Parts: sequence; C-alpha cells; structure tokens
Amino acid sequence: MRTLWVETATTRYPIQIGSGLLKRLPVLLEEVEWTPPKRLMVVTDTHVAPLYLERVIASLTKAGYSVGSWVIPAGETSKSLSMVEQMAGEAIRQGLDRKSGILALGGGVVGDAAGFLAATYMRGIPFVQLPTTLLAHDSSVGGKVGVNHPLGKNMVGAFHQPDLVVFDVDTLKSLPAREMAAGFAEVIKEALIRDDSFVSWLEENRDGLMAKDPALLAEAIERGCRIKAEVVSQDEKESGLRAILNYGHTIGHALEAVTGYRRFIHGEAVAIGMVGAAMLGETLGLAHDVSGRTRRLIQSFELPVQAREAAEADALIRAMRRDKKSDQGSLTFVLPRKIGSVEIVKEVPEAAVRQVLSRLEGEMG
Ligand SMILES: NC(=O)c1ccc[n+]([C@@H]2O[C@H](COP(=O)([O-])OP(=O)(O)OC[C@H]3O[C@@H](n4cnc5c(N)ncnc54)[C@H](O)[C@@H]3O)[C@@H](O)[C@H]2O)c1
Ligand SMILES: O=C(O)C(=O)C[C@@H](O)[C@H](O)[C@H](O)COP(=O)(O)O
Ligand SMILES: [Zn+2]
Repeated sequence: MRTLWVETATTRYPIQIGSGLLKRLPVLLEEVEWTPPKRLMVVTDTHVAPLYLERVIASLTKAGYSVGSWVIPAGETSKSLSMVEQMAGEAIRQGLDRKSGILALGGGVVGDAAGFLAATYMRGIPFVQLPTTLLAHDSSVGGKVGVNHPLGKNMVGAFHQPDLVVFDVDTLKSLPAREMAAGFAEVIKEALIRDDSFVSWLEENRDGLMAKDPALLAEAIERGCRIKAEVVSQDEKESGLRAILNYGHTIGHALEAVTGYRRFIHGEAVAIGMVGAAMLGETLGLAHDVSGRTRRLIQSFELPVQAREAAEADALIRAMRRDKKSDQGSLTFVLPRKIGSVEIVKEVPEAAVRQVLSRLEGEMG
C-alpha cells in the first residue's frame, strides 16, 4: 500500500493506494483523525453497485457500523441538483445526523455528487472517497465537489475535503477500455503541467499501462495523485496556482456543456482541450514544439484529439466565457510554456481561440 498526504491550512488526510483495500476499509477508517461516524451511507451507481457494493457493506457491517446505501444511475447526467435532492431525501430517511458519514464508491460522478451532498447535508458531514475509475485518482483528491447545470459544467458546488481516500486498484480490472483511456487523460494532464520526466515515463510505458499492468498503474496513480496533492496543499481553494489543474478544461468543459454532457466523457473532452491549449500556446508565441508531442501522447492512449463539435464556435466561446476561471467574461486559459510546465493566461484574444477551434474541428496540423 502506498500512502500520500494532502495537507491544507484547515485539514490533513491520507490517500491510500493499493490492492485489496476495500476489504480493509474498517482498519483504514480507524486510522483517520476524526470522531468515527457510527452511521454511514454508501453512495454508488448502477454499474458499480453490482460489482463492489456488497463487499463494502459487508466489511463495514462486520466492523460494527450501521450502513445504508443509495444507488444513482451511472453517467454524467446524474451530476445534477435534482439527483442531490433525491440523495438528501434518502439520507434523511436513513437517519443520517451531523456525526454520520457519506462514502462515495465509484468514479468522479459519484464522488462529485455525493461529495456535494456531504458538503451541504446539515451544512457539512464527514466524507470518504472510494474511487473505482482511473480518472477518479484526480476527482477523489482535493475537495472540489459539485454538480453540473445545463448552462455550465460544475457550476454549483463547494470545497469539501474528504477525510480519507482509499483507491483499491483491483477495481480497475472491471473498468471498460473507454473509461480507462479517459482516466489517462487526467494522468497525462498532471504530467504535462508539472513533470516532464513523468511525460517521458508515460511515453515509454504506454503499452504496459494500456494493458493494465498492476505495478505500472499503481505508479501512474501515485505520481498523478502526488502532483494533485502537492498543488492542492499549496492552494486549496484555487486562489491562483490550483487553476493549473484545469489544463485542457476551458475547451473541454465547453465541449461537454454544449453537447449536453452526452457526447464526450470528461477525460475525452479534456484530451481534446489539451491539444487545443497546446496549439493556442504556440499561436500566442508562449510555447514552441509542444502540440505535436502532446497530440501524439494523447492519441497513443486512444483518446480523441479533434471534434467536429468544435465547429460550434459561438456556443463554445459563450460557454468558455462562463468558465469559473474567467474574470468578467474574459477568456482565461491554462497554456503551456514547455512540456511539464504551464501558466495561467487571462484575456486570451477570441480570434486566436476561434482559429484553434477550427483546427480542432478536423485538421490535424
Ligand atoms: N472533483 C474533481 O476534482 C474532479 C476531477 C476530475 C474529474 N471530475 C469529474 O469526474 C467526472 C468523471 O468521472 P469518471 O470518468 O470517473 O466518470 P464516472 O463516474 O461516470 O465513471 C465512468 C463509468 O465507469 C463506471 N464505473 C466506475 N467504476 C467502475 C469499475 N470499477 N468497473 C466498471 N465500471 C465502472 C461508471 O458507472 C460509469 O459508467 C466528471 O463529472 C468530471 O467533471 C472531478
Ligand atoms: O481539482 C482541480 O482543481 C481541477 O481542476 C481538476 C479537474 O480535473 C476537474 O475536472 C475539476 O472538477 C474541474 O474543476 P472546475 O473548477 O473547473 O469545475
Ligand atoms: Zn478534469
């Protein structure tokens, strides 16, 4: 088992990464620096429940916890205010009080939505993340929780740090190939923003990673989580530095929202967005020779690097102006300086963004 720590001004919590950890959950919960909640509600989704819910409930019940559960429909459209309202109803019916805890068992959708419930239920109760997708190595760490709005991605949310993150890497064995690839998009993001040696490592180990080699996967997750934890520890509420974790997300989130959260899964949209950001950085003269390598790496993990939906430039730009990084509707991007290093750039000219969108629409160059 590998243990990393997130340490912010207000809290500290461990990220446990390893094999067989769901069975050891009661022991890991005992090590948390909190008053242990007696009553727990495990939130999961319709794909994950038949695979892992029983094992989690059994191990917790055996250890003396009162455990209930609530299963939401799988998929991004469950990240909605109405779903949180339903979950809150269930939490009330199950008798959760301020000393109870919410456990999110699943990918980023479950983590973000259940985390928002934990942040707001009785004004905030304990919360544990049990990620089961590769992408959720990112979403389970850092405390950004929330839901989407038809007009914008993650528009309603909170910062609510988990008390514990337990990543049982065995759960990735059942994860479909498309979801694995989407998870690699966020791993690639972490490498591109912070660590060129990690980029080279991903290039060299691509075959083993795509074949789900357990040792390589555990290392990729640990390196990704380490970067995320380090950034969040320095800037918990995104007053500056943390925005670098949004690399590829200005275009990515706009693509998700404009296509009704149904066309691209998050990692795919971010993959296209990172290619766009790399091209934009070159167009603005901030970086040289980054887009080719970025595109090749992303493609090698079987992720998309273009989208005909990029043709909807007006709608995409409207969405980008509503992005949370935006100041008074200006276009704000995280752009590369070189491989492994990025900067936050405000007031990016719309013409340059339009040029990149037209290249993303189909052309490879
Ligand atoms: N809060 C953050 O910091 C943060 C960071 C990155 C992404 N996100 C959010 O995370 C969401 C995407 O997360 P995701 O990619 O994990 O999507 P997801 O939660 O929808 O999971 C992907 C799919 O895989 C299924 N699944 C999950 N675990 C499985 C397993 N072990 N075996 C088989 N199937 C499994 C799910 O049911 C779903 O169908 C987006 O909403 C994104 O905005 C949040
Ligand atoms: O943790 C962060 O900060 C991130 O930006 C991580 C992103 O991968 C993630 O998609 C996050 O949910 C985006 O946040 P938002 O503030 O742009 O909604
Ligand atoms: Zn993301």
